[in-house]
Amino acid sequence: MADRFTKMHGLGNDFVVIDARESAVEMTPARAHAIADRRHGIGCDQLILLEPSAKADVKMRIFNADGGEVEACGNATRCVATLIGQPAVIETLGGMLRVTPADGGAEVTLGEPVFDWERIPLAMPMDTRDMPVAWDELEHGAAVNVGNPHIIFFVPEADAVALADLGSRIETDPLFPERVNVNVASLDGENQLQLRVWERGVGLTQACGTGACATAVAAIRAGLVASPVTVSLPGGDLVIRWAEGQPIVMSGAATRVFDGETDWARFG
Ligand SMILES: N[C@@H](CCC[C@H](N)C(=O)O)C(=O)O
Repeated sequence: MADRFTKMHGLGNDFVVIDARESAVEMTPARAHAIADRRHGIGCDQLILLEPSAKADVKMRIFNADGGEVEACGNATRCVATLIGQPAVIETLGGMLRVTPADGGAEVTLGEPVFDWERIPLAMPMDTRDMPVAWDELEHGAAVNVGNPHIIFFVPEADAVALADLGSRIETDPLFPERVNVNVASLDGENQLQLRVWERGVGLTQACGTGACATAVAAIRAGLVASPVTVSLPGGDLVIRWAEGQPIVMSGAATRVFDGETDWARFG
């Protein structure tokens, strides 16, 4: 019998979604990496595996293109919300997410952001609002965990940053024992941010939902913007709402591209 999958994207951040709720699919880091390969596999930034959950409507497992299993993916959560088609709770390694499908996309309520250095996690104590760090022109980052770890740099022009080089250096810096997603953002009008993201385990992507959430939170904490914040990524816009002590709410588009069939055994 053919194995089925759905190709989806959220603002160009693309996914192979496998619905394994009825019939289990064995996923290993090596297999996820092979499926994500853009030349020899199907190709995606993240592989998403839906499984039954004892605590929520569905469990969503997330594998980066390098095969590593991670805690959170904002854009994929909106995609899964549209597949479910009704308000639901999704279990992830990063926590329980409440989703509501909306016109052409979905609204996702993530947990409250975490700022403690141990829970980012960082390798040493540090003020996560204004970190005394520097990698070339990227200085004074802010760190936020929104289910997964992010560092954010506010720069005059996000487009001018050599993010392919700096992102890979920062992602693997020993300061981040679990590696990190790297965000560079600039102010782009009132309550508007331009954002580019180097994703842990992937590289440069068209959009990162959790990156937009972490960046909006860091910008609100720094007094640069007020909620709601529009975050413009290369693939499109997200709207993020957050207030101190509250969960983060993200709204944006989600697109089903095509349904496909294959044989998972081809991928190891
Ligand atoms: N594309 C995602 C984030 C996916 C996981 C991330 N690369 C990590 O390793 O934490 C999003 O939309 O949030």
